[in-house]
Amino acid sequence: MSRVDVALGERSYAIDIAAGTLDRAGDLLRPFAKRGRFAIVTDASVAAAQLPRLVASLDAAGIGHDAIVLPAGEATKSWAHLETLTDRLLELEIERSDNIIALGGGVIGDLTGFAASILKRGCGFVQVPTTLLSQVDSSVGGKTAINSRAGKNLIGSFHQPAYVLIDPTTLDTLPAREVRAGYAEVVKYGLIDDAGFFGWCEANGAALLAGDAAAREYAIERSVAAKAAIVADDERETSGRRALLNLGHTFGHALEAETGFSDRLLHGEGVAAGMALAFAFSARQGLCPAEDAARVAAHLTAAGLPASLKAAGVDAPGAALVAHMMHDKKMAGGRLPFLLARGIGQTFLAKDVDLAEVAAFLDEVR
Ligand SMILES: O=C(O)C(=O)C[C@@H](O)[C@H](O)[C@H](O)COP(=O)(O)O
Ligand SMILES: [Zn+2]
Repeated sequence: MSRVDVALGERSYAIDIAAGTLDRAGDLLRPFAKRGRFAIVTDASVAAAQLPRLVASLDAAGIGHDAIVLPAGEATKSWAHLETLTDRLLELEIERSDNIIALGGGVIGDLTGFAASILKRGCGFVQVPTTLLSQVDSSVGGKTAINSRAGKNLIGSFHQPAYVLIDPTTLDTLPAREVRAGYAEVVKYGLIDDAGFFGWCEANGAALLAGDAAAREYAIERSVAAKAAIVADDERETSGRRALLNLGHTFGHALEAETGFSDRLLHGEGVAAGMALAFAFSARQGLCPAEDAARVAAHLTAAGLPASLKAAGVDAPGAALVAHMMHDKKMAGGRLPFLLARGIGQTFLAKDVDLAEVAAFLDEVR
């Protein structure tokens, strides 16, 4: 088993990664079952595919459990489902010292983490991510949220989990489209500051997507280690370092908003198209070699991910997409900083981007 630590002083926690850990969850999670019982939050798809493994392991360890099963899909990150979830957790008489288990993908992790952060003014939670996206990204770092009419993740908090348990075998039952969407966030780490890892993705991405266990474990470990270092350095996205993890997200969230946060465009698909657009815009501004932008788009396309507005199924005018971007949490003093690139592995936060130019670019590239 490999372990990555997120060093955050008294909020520090460990991330354990190994095939089969879900079947050993009873032992691994025992220190977090303060009163010998867990509330497990999951969705209907994960309840069918993975919950029985967790339940069997908790039973074998003599740890009690109650499961709360929510609908699968991005629409669950809503006020309505937050209310259902918090009501149910209160019925279960969750105490502040308890750790709620989030068993599922980014939607379940973000929603459960947010519920934990406000329940009784803050109780604990542990992440047991079951999708590639949640294993390499959303289970680590403590960003919790629901969506609002105005946009993605606009209501939320920073609330770190007490522990993250990653079992890559949960990907065996994940639809291929979901694995591809998670892979976009893997590629992101290479594009941010690790050109060598992007090269690894070009060489090994196909094997990872085909289910190669060694490739996916390596990608998970490397991604999580990269994210842990950034989060330890800038937990609340104040210095600008953590904002690098938002590469592709300003464009991506606008595409997700345009497609109604629906299955038409998964978060990772929006991020893939967003990263391709960020590189294409950087090239157009003369910041980044055009060959690098082309290489990014080619790899994402080869991985079966959208790398353009058209491939993402979005035909809204540039101005409409920029209007969505105005809700971005990076907005400061009425200006929107953008994650742009000087090349592969050289992402930076640009503070002086002209939104009219972004809109014109979007109308031109499509
Ligand atoms: O952890 C972070 O920081 C990230 O930005 C990771 C993103 O991949 C993730 O989608 C995050 O939830 C987006 O954050 P937001 O602040 O843009 O809502
Ligand atoms: Zn993301």
